[in-house]
Amino acid sequence: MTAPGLHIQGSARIGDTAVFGPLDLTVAGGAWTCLLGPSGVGKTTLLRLVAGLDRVTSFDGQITATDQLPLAGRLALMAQSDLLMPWLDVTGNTLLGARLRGETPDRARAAQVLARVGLADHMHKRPGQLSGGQRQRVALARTLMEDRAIVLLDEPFSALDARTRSQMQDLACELLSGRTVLMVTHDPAEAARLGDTILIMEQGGLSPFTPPSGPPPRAVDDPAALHAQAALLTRLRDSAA
Ligand SMILES: Nc1ncnc2c1ncn2[C@@H]1O[C@H](COP(=O)(O)OP(=O)(O)OP(=O)(O)O)[C@@H](O)[C@H]1O
Repeated sequence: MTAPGLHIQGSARIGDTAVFGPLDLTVAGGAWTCLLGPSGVGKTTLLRLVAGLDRVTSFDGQITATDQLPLAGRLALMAQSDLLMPWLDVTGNTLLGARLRGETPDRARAAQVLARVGLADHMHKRPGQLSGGQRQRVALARTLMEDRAIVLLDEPFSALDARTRSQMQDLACELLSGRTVLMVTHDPAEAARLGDTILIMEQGGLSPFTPPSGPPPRAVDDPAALHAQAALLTRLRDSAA
C-alpha cells in the first residue's frame, strides 16, 4: 500500500483576521514532510484544518487526498497538547480511539507499543502520575495505535529529553514507514533528521528548504544532517530578522 499524499490549497481566517494567506501545499504520499516556522504563523491551525477538527477557523479552499478518496477515517492527529483523559490509565488512554469507535481494544498491541515508547512499567498509571515527557509518549503511542495512512504530528517530541527524543524519532520513522506524515516542529535538528521534505511557513507563504541526502531517519551525527540543521537554523533566524 502506498499512502496517499495531500493537496492543501487555500487561506484561513478567524473572524476578520487572516491566520494564513493563500497557500498551495502538496504533501508527498508515503514520506515525511516537516513544517517549521515562527510562532503564530498558523501551523497548528493548518494541521487541525486537515484533520477536520477546527471549529473556529474559516477555511476558503480545498484539502484533498491525492487519490481523490475521502480523508475521513484515514487520518490521525497527535495534537500539541497530549489530550490525555485523566480518569483513564496509560493503557486506557492508548486504546481510547478504539474505545470511542466501539471496536474491540487490542490490548496486546497496546502493550507492545507502550513497551516500544518506554512505558512498559507505567501502563497502569494515570496521567497525573506521569512526567510531561511520559505523557507525551502516551499520546505518541495512542497515535501509533490508530494505524492510519496519513499522520499529522504537532511537535510530537517537544517534551522529551534529548536521548529519548532521538529514540522516539527513530521509532516513529520505523512504525510510520510508508505512511504520509506531516509534522510541525520547532527543532531544526529534528527536521534535518526526519524530513523527506522540509518547508518553512511564514506570513508570506511556504518556502522549501533542501533536505539532507539519504533516507530518514538520518543518524544524529550524520554530517549532511548536521550541516542542514545549522543552515536551517540560520535560515529561520534570518527570516525573523
Ligand atoms: N481559538 C482561537 N481564537 C482566536 N485566534 C486563534 C485561536 N487559535 C489560534 N488563534 C490565532 O491563530 C494564529 C495561528 O495560531 P497557530 O496555533 O495555528 O500558530 P502556530 O504557527 O502553530 O504557533 P506555535 O508555533 O506557537 O504553536 C495565531 O495568531 C493565534 O493567536
